[in-house]
Amino acid sequence: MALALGIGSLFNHSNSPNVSYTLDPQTDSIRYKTVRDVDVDEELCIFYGHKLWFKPIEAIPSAVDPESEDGWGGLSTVETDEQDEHREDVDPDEIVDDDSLPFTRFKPPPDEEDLESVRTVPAWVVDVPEPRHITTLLKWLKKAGLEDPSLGHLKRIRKQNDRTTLLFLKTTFWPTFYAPKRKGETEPWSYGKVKWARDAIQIVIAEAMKARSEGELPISAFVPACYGEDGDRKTALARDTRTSASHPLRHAALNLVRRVADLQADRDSSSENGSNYLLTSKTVFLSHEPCIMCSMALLHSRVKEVFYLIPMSKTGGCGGVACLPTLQGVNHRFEICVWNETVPDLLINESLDA
Ligand SMILES: C[S@@+](CC[C@H](N)C(=O)[O-])C[C@H]1O[C@@H](n2cnc3c(N)ncnc32)[C@H](O)[C@@H]1O
Repeated sequence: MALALGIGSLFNHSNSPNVSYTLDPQTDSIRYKTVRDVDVDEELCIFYGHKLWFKPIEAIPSAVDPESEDGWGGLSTVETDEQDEHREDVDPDEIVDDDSLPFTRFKPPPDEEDLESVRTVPAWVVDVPEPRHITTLLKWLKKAGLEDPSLGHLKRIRKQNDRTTLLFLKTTFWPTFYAPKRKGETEPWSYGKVKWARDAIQIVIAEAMKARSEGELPISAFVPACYGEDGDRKTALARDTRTSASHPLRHAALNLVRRVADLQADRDSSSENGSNYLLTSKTVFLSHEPCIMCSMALLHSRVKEVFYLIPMSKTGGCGGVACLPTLQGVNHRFEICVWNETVPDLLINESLDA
């Protein structure tokens, strides 16, 4: 832990900072260094993190000078170890408030009949005068067959003053409530999972930049292995190839769907082709909001979530001009997440959204 004194406390916050800092335990100091050229009169700002306690004013112009372009459109100035999910003291399983996520989530509401019906169950609260007897009581509950494993998450032990009580099924007397998971309800995000998503976004940005430098449109799409699963074999990366293929349908998302199909066929040639939907339980990350055609392809592939960086207000099928998973009659409702942080200027090309 370090507290910046003196001039160090004058740095304001910016989402696209021109100064980064590191702790130097050997000299007990904080080292600040500029991460790009700074203009005369340009304010020096650092990145405070995602959880701000004030309403930020964007303090500095963040234009990326193409001459000094670092291949990341300036994104590399946000040092990863300054983000919450990279802090050492952060538990990767800790749930992040939706408000603190670096993206905005949108889950289309499920059809009414999809909602699980709420059921009520009898419940008991028992006073346990000696806390050491809790374990005995829990064992007894199990033995007596009074424990319903499907309601295990409602078991609570509460200590208040000198009293210990044990709740072994839901009751209205306790500060707890039964919230059955409903189909279509959003899942909580942990710091570890946010880091996983950020890593995927960085891959998408790098691929789009690479595509641009090789004469393609700067658009890319990526499927990582699901969070918590490892294995490079489960990932697929694609870019837009309309230019090189002289083909109007070679959009990044379609190329990705094709790529996943090829990988799947290679991986398990013995399995029945088409027995699985291609993107079931997968998250697709894209540099740009997919167009209507691509959104429909992702929907048909049964994608779980779609993340994108750059909204396409005139052509997008995930919130721009239409929102396919909300259309009446579609039988798959994937979640849409729009990444809120700095987008490299070089990926923004208005002609793409025409
Ligand atoms: C470490 S001080 C920064 C220096 C401060 N502006 C000053 O003049 O003393 C942190 C405070 O500055 C303000 N601040 C820093 N960055 C800001 C930003 N981007 N927008 C609005 N206020 C900011 C907030 O009030 C915050 O609590």
